[in-house]
Amino acid sequence: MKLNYQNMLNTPKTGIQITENEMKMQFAKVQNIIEALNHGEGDNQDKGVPMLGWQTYARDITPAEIQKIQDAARNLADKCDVVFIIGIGGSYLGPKAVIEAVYGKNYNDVLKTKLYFIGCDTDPDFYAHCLKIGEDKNCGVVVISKSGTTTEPALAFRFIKRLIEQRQGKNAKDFIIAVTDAKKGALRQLADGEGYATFVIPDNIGGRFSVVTPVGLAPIAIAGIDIAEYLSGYKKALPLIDNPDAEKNPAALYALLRFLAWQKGAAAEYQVTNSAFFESNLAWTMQLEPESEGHYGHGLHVVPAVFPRDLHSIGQLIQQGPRDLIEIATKILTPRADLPVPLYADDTDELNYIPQNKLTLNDINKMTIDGPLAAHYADGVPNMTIELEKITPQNLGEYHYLLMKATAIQGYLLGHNPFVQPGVQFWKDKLFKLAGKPGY
Ligand SMILES: O=P(O)(O)OC[C@H]1O[C@](O)(CO)[C@@H](O)[C@@H]1O
Repeated sequence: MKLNYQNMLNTPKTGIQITENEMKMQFAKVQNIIEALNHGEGDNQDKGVPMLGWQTYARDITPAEIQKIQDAARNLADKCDVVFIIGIGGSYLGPKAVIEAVYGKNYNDVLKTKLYFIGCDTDPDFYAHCLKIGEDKNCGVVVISKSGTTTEPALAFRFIKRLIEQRQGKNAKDFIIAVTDAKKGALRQLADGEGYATFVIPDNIGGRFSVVTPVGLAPIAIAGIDIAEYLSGYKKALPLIDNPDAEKNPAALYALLRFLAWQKGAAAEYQVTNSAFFESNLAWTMQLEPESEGHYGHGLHVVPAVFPRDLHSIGQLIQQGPRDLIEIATKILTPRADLPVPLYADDTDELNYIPQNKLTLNDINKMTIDGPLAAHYADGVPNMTIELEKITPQNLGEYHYLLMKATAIQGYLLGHNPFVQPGVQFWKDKLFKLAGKPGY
């Protein structure tokens, strides 16, 4: 994993301008922030609990706990044709990002036990579709909710629970895994009452930082992905990402450059990639960063984009629209399989220059990041690139820790606690009121 940030500096023309000197002037401050995070200091509490457990979870989880998750996952996958993963926000984006990065968006084409994410919307058509899929099949569910009272996943669980009960009768509980709080909350109460297998979301880890916990681990294990490998990548990143020397720490540089760009008027950040498999990781980032930094008028809008696809829709705006944006690209260097481009004698489409220049499809795919980023920079869009050698569970673990630490650093640079989300509660309350929930 490598961060290349030269294109964030000295942007030509009219774009956001950041100099190396401005960056260096902040290094001491960033160093203090990293030390504070490493030592559990600073404004980091949610309802009285310091929310920094994601920094140590991968290091502290025991082999026995990993095995327990793996065994429960295998057991459920083996006896089910379909497993529904229920969760919303941080309770589904992380596992979806890992599963899609490993198998692609059409993961069900390669998985024996089909996985469906439900509970992050309330569309009756989608529910009907899922219930139809589950009809006459052995279905299981992993229901993920720290609070247990989030409307969308709680609703979904009612429907899926009923579906499972109709087929399995009193054995239904053996097809249900709940991932929730250790002691509190409606789902914990239900799970204990009904005897579901459970895994704990630690008190000191919030939803958007929870991919490293059973929130992420249980579903990705059901998909057959090696969770020990994911955790080993996350752990491997700790010394690099916890390093207080800002200049040597990619998370520090990432956060600092985003912060400086925001200070200088950036309103939006395009999170881009050249990998169709990686797209859901951008969706994960789209919660992680805005939910952490969108306080007191702070923060950047995060716009996900897959290149080259989305260049053919939003490319004009990026190139010549308002100069209030930056781009952060995640470039995958080596695909699982590279393909030579077929040569045709007639060359009607004028593509023979590609194989004649000894370029493969992957060479072109890398250029669909490099070329457009250079063009955007020339027109005033600062950008930086995270290079991932390959998509592997290990590299995904590293990448997630980089982004989470950067998000925490960014919150402290902005001067607020990045681990709370009072604004989310505000609209949730409005919805409760509309629906006539008692007490609202
Ligand atoms: O796990 P819970 O309690 O259902 O919360 C789900 C999600 O809702 C949010 O509060 C808002 O999206 C997220 O922070 C969280 O990840």
